[in-house]
Amino acid sequence: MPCQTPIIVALDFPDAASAMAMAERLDPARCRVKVGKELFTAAGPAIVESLQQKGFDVFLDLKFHDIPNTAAGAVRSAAELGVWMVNVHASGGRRMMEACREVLARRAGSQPLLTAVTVLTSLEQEDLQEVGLDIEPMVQVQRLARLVQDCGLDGVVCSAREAKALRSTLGDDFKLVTPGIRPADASGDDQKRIVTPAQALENGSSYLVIGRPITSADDPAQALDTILDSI
Ligand SMILES: O=c1ccn([C@@H]2O[C@H](COP(=O)(O)O)[C@@H](O)[C@H]2O)c(=O)[nH]1
Repeated sequence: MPCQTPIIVALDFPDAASAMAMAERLDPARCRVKVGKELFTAAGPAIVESLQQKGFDVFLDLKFHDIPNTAAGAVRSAAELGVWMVNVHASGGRRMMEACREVLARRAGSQPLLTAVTVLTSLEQEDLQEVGLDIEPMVQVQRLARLVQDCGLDGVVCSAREAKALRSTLGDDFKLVTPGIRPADASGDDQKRIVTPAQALENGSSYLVIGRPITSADDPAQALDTILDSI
């Protein structure tokens, strides 16, 4: 059965066995899953195939950021794995994003959603300043999201704090993928621009990326259910 909810569970684990043990406790009709840099570096494409065989839609969150030819090749390889979504960094610029979009358009068969990271949810204004960006996260996210849409991508990764403004300017079809989601009583961990699940959806998020609040819970399926009840 296709996934019926907007939740994407981040499987940030050091090996395939731990990730698959977590996947066993989740239901592909109730969440999608995300494979990021830690798990993919340890377990490779085989982990994507194993999760897909269990019925999960996989978001391959490798945040490609390279010269256009290299990034486009990486996106093509991701598409060949049959992933549901793949992403790049918007700061890779127009030519990189257009090359990634074009490589997917030229491919026969089903295409993954292609999204771009704007400003990581672990960053706040002082962090941007330190890397030479004298700008509020909200303003930088809006600037990059307009560029991403102009390059023909399907959506952005941003904080749900920015979702309301983006939804009103970029329209209903543009995907807003929002990590940094925390239930009201949860630790923020290393996240800075956090939002509760219910508020994120009210702001216009399309998908909520949630890792530790689910995967570190004693009962991950129950933690997911509690979040689903709250939205
Ligand atoms: O801006 C971003 C982009 C990606 N992420 C990823 O989402 C999850 C969040 O996990 P939590 O445990 O819920 O904090 C993680 O895999 C990040 O790599 C992000 O947090 N922010």
